[in-house]
Amino acid sequence: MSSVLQLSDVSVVRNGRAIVDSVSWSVEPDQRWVVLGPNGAGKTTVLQLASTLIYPTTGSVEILDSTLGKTDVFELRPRIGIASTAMARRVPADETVLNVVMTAAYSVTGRWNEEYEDIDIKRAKRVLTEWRLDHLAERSFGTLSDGEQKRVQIARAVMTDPELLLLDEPAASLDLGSREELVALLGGYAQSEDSPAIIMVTHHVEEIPIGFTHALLLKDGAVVASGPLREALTSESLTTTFGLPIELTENNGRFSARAE
Ligand SMILES: Nc1ncnc2c1ncn2[C@@H]1O[C@H](COP(=O)(O)OP(=O)(O)OP(=O)(O)O)[C@@H](O)[C@H]1O
Repeated sequence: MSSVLQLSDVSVVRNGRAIVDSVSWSVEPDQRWVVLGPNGAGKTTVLQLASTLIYPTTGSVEILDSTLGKTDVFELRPRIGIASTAMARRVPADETVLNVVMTAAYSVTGRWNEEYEDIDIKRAKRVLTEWRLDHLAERSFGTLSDGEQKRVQIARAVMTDPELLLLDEPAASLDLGSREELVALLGGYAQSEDSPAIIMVTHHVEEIPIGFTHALLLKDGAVVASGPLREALTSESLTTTFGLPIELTENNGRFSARAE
């Protein structure tokens, strides 16, 4: 297959301002990308393009060999997994964890009258085990901790075996233990041969799991650096991206950053 995602000279203009500014970027099936940048850099807007929620003002976006604007996005969307707080807000609080994950197979967020097949139930249970949620299968979503809810969002996103997985700040608001648990799970998933192309937006280099291969750094809607992780993610590129002197260090495959 060719690229999973290809942005060619893409701009998104709102109120006369390019919030994504002439971005060219491609994501291949075996790549796991982290997207970093300060508040307002355009990260969420890029994810919205990748999830077919918005269209570019100029330039072209190809997702899984289809060009946005020339394809039926409703056929494309089931092939893309999305984990975000926006998605979580649509889940009824009293829905069980098992149903939150299983209903992904039917692209709905609340269980109604769908007839579930044994194969869906089996897969949902397997996904729950993979994301350490099996003991919570019958708990209602609204009673879970933030860390547990984040794992449910990801479990739901991978339930349909997507070809592209989009993670919007999956570790935001987690305490240190929950963050580390999630980063470890994401690292295991990213390194597995069966995992799809992944794009993860984050604010913190500490949240980059082992197994991630590439980085895209954005500032004011434009690309500061893009490419293999250790080439694109450097003290210099972070300094330019965040506009203050930053020192990046790496320890056993994990990163940390601090102002110099
Ligand atoms: N519909 C819109 N109309 C006008 N401006 C918008 C619109 N959507 C986003 N913006 C602006 O575009 C810029 C980029 O927004 P975006 O949400 O993509 O940034 P971000 O990098 O995800 O930021 P954060 O890290 O704070 O989530 C911001 O300045 C935002 O206010």
